[in-house]
Amino acid sequence: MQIEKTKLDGVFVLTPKRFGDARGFFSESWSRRAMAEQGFDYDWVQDNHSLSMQAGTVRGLHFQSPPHAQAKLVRCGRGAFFDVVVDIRRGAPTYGQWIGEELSFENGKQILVPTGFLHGFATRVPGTEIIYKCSDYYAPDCDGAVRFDCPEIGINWGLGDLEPVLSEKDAAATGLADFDSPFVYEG
Ligand SMILES: Cc1cn([C@H]2C[C@H](O)[C@@H](COP(=O)(O)OP(=O)(O)O[C@H]3O[C@H](C)C(=O)[C@H](O)[C@H]3O)O2)c(=O)[nH]c1=O
Repeated sequence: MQIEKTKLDGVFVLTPKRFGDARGFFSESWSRRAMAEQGFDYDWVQDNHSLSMQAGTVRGLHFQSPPHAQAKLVRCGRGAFFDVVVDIRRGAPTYGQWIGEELSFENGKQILVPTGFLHGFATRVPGTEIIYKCSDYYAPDCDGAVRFDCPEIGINWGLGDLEPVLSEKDAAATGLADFDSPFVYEG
């Protein structure tokens, strides 16, 4: 498995090996042992899978607050999306900073998102599927969101001429200026 650091500490881009043959390919998309050998110790308890029919669908920027904060291991099942992670750990040197990575069925890349970060994505093609593991269960009372186009964060989603397709919840989300993060940077 190839592992790349990002400018946000704790956020990594992982690329599992693909064994290609005349039929196609085989890949271990996740292995607790392989992750532990690389020093990652996450206990995934829930797998999520969503389909976005339209290109330009933006889901995010979401998080769950403690005591049900979620780390995530994100990958693309079909199509392609621009995956974004934002540091919301108060006191972190990279607070409010973001990274983005193109995840696609073709490139097989994954993003490891620790707790303390917002997560969202913008689809690049119709019929895009995202599949991701979570380290805690869905807890609606702990569900939180920051708006995807928050000027304090300044994400370039690469939507081009596409009008973002948003849920009502995401369209109503407020920006980082009105946000009191429940996460504190622990160095
Ligand atoms: C997240 C979640 C949702 N739901 C139900 C609640 C709603 O009735 C329906 C759609 O939920 P929502 O609109 O919050 O789904 P997304 O907009 O894809 O939210 C996700 O999008 C970003 C990218 C994330 O990283 C989060 O995991 C998650 O917030 O599924 C569940 O039953 N369990 C769950 O874990």
